[in-house]
Amino acid sequence: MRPHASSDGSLFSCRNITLDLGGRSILREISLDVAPGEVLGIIGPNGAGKTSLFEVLSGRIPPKSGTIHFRGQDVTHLNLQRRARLGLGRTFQTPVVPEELTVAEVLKAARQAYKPYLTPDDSEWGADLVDFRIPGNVVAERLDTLHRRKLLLACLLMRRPALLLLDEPAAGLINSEIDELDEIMRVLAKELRIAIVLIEHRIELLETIADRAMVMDAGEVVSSGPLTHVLSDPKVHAAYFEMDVEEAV
Ligand SMILES: Nc1ncnc2c1ncn2[C@@H]1O[C@H](COP(=O)(O)OP(=O)(O)OP(=O)(O)O)[C@@H](O)[C@H]1O
Repeated sequence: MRPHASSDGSLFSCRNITLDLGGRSILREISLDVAPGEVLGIIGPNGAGKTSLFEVLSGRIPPKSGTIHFRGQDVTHLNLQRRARLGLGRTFQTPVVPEELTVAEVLKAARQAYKPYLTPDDSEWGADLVDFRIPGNVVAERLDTLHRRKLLLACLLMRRPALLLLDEPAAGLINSEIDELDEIMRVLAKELRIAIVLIEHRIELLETIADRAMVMDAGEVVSSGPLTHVLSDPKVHAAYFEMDVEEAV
């Protein structure tokens, strides 16, 4: 599936997204854009609303107000499955795999998630992209965190997504594994032109791959732009670094 951008160059955008949960305002007037091949990093303290934003952008939770456009189409009222079919993929903070299935069964289930079914070549293509080399007869519960993440990415990639929403993909990985993941994301964005929106606390990872960053705090966008601009913004220091500097670096 080839990404196609709207006339303003963006592949995916949201405007003025608000969300209330449990009677509380969780997101307020969030807007963002991402172009094909672009990596947008989202940072912010715990509880800022980053994962809630992904819930809305992926179609798991409808916003209270605001609009979402993907590939030139208003998808605000499309559910998760419809957005997935259009080429939106999402990963979660915890890489949950079907523990009792073998690797081959997981890949087959992903191929057959909806019609038309994909071929084994498609799933091999996805697995190759993330360098997933575990034999098909291995039971998924035996996979470590890196390989769980790779397997789930392979399942998304076989559908040739145009946009990936990645929620802390480096969580639970050691440095050498993070470097490997970083390289995978670089290939996905810069060679395959997949747009990536990435929730990530590790500034050094964002420095290597993010084209732009957006900082959230208490449900709002505090700052956005090139990472260097964002990191030197006094509002960002007030909201984030002075509280969480140990976690952030
Ligand atoms: N289903 C829900 N009902 C009520 N409040 C919720 C619900 N889900 C999340 N929240 C609240 O929304 C706020 C934002 O949470 P969210 O998980 O989106 O933040 P986050 O920035 O992703 O945090 P973290 O970095 O810890 O993952 C928090 O105050 C959280 O308690």
